[in-house]
Parts: sequence; structure tokens; C-alpha cells
Amino acid sequence: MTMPVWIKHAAQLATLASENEGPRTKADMSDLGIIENGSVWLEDGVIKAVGTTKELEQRFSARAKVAEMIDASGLLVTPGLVDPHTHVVYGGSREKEFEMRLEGTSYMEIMNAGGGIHATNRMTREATEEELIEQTTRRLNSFLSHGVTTVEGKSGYGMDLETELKQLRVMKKLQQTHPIDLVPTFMGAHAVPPEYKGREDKFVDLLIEEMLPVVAGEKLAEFNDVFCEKGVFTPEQSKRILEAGKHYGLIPKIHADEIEPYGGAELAAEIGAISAEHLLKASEEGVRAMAKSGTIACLLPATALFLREKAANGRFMIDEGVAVAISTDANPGSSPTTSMPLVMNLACILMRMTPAEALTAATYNAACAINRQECVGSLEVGKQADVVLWDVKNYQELQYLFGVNHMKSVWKNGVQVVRADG
Ligand SMILES: N=CN[C@@H](CCC(=O)O)C(=O)O
Ligand SMILES: [Zn+2]
Repeated sequence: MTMPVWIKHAAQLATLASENEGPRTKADMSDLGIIENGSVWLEDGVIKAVGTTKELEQRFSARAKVAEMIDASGLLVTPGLVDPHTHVVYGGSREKEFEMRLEGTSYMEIMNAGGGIHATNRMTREATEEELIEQTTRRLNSFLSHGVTTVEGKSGYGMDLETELKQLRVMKKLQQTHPIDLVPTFMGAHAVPPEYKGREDKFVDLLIEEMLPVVAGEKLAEFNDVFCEKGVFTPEQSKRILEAGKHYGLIPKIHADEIEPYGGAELAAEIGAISAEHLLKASEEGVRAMAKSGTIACLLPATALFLREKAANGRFMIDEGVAVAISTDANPGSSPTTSMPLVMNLACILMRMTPAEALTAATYNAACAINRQECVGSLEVGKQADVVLWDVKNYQELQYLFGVNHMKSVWKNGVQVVRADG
């Protein structure tokens, strides 16, 4: 049994607690449930109490001696950040392509010439499970040191059953050994592998008839994702794959309208996807359809920045009533970062989201995008004791002092797992 932990005197405790259930929209995205001079009591891996320091002093005076006291004076305290969209398990890296893009070759040109996702596909096929575990562990450690305690991860650098299963099994193993909670998504439909060039529908058949049943049968994934993009999977193929996934109990997600407008937002709304990703080129009608269907927009401003593209119109989406989540998209090609704090900063700078909206998008709404809102994403009694202390005095400063990691310490299931030096 570990000692209870009492984090007290926080300059601001952003609880993200709310009476309303479900993903936050419009003005609710700005309600952070702030408590000044706040306290949170962690015990047995969960949150036992949240309130002002005065309230907790009254309630726990008899037990104060048995708790480890953490003085959070002058600090901001938030829930552990949630990253709802990553491709964290992959072999190799693609820094040469970064140079090529800066010299003028486009992301899709590189991919169509056999690089991009195909290059990582080859390197991931070649990597052993042990190598993937070692590389992914390093990335997860970096996430943790940026205050991220829950990470969604996709397969999709295999595109054959063996490698897709290898990626998903790596996630399953890391879920048991790494402090971060990993939430697995099957994304066999990330690209059409070269051996199926010209026979794309045959690859869709393979995904539906051979891969999905095994992935679902072994319970290796909760979500099913598709790269619905011109030159990758059409809306019709995407719909087939996602409907088939639903049949196996996998919840649909869609990489939609990233490079070109392609009806991805509309499709996400039509099939009831839990979230649609990217949306840089989503149509206004598509955004409105998502607001109606309750599909969460998972926006990836670091990807837009890294690809030197205009970011998605997060401001418009929130104003239209779409619940917005944000994510790193951590992957070797279009966004190699593991910094959710940077992503929050970019949400403000590039998408005109407010500092409060950015924090909601990186915590509670991000948890909703991966169906984890019952256990993470806010500081509420009974939830996992995933808490971050930030070396800033309020949530505005967290977004304003941009590009810096303000993490002071990270608590996962009530245990301190990272602490900044000094
Ligand atoms: N756009 C498709 N998939 C990833 C990129 C993967 C890669 O380039 O390796 C994304 O979400 O950005
Ligand atoms: Zn992605």
C-alpha cells in the first residue's frame, strides 16, 4: 500500500470538472472548474477528494500525518494530459524526407514515390518486436515528461497481418509495463501497400475479411481508423472498412480532409465516427454535420506546422458547436513531436483557440475522443490519480510562455513518475 498524497496550495487547480456529461462544446470548453489555493488528495491510485486547501484541511486533519505532502504553492495543477491520436509504434525515422520537403517535394509526392508511410512500413516490417518496444518506450518516456499520461496509438505501419499484429502486441505489452495508459487503434487502412498497387479493392477485401476478424478476435484494438484521402482510400472504401469494423465492435475514426477536401468530415458524421482527425480542408457543411452528429474534431496543429500548411479552422469548429480535441499526431513523417504542451500552444496561435479551450481539448475532450472520459481527463473523485504540476501560476501562462516544457512533476495512478530537475 502506498502512502496517500496530498497536493495542496495550488495557485490554480484546473479540475475540468463539470455537471454536464459528454464532450464539451462552445462555452463549456472554457469552463475549467478552477479552484484557487486548491488541493487534491490521491489514495489507492485514485482521486479521493478535490477542493480548496481549507476544505481538505478540515476533512483530512486526522489523517494529514499519514500523507505525503506536496506543496504546490505558485503552481498550476491539471489532470494528466491525454493524447488521442498517435502513430507511436514505428521503426526507423525519416529526417531525410524532412529535408526533401523543405527543398520543395510535397508530402504526397514523397509517399507516391514509395517513401513516406511506405518507407516507415518497410522499416517497421523489418524491426523486431524487441526493437519496437525499445524505440516506443523512449517516445512514451518523452510523452510522460511532457505531462501526458494517456496515449492512443495506431497500427498501420504494417499493412500485412503479421506486422499489424506485431505493432498492436507491442502496445499491449507496453500497456502492462509502461506507466502511460495506451489505447490501441487498428489502422491497417493507412495506405495501400505496394504489392496491392492497382488492386486497391482487393486490399480492402483483405482488411475486411482477414485482418479485422483476427484483430477483433484477439481484442487487440478498440478503434478502427482509415486514411480517407485522394490517392489513398476513397470515401466508399473507407465506409466499407469502417462499417465492417463496427460489425466487430471497433469504434470508427477517420483521417479526414487532411490534404484535399474529400468529404471525410461528412462521412465521419454519416457513419457516427467517434472522431474525425486532421480536417485542415474540411468543408463548412462537413463541420456542421459533425456538430449535429456529435463527432469530435481531433485537430493536429503540429502536423500543419510541420507540413507548412494552414492549420484546421478550430475557431470556426468550436463556434459551430463541434467538440474539439487536440493531439500531437506523433509519427515519423508529418509530426515527430511528443509535446502536447507545444500542441496546446499551437492550438492557440494557429487555430485561435483560447488558452482555456486548448486545455479542455488536451484533457477532457481528448479523453472523450478515445472513450476514456469515465476514468481520465479531469480531476474528479473516483477517477485515476493522474495529475500534473506545472511551473506556471495559471493556465493562461501555460499557453503564453510557448514552446517551453513547464512540467514540474507527473503523478500516474497516485505515484510520482517524473520530476523536473531542480
Ligand atoms: N496522414 C496520415 N497518417 C499520419 C502520417 C503518417 C506518416 O507520414 O508516417 C498522420 O496522421 O499525419
Ligand atoms: Zn494520424
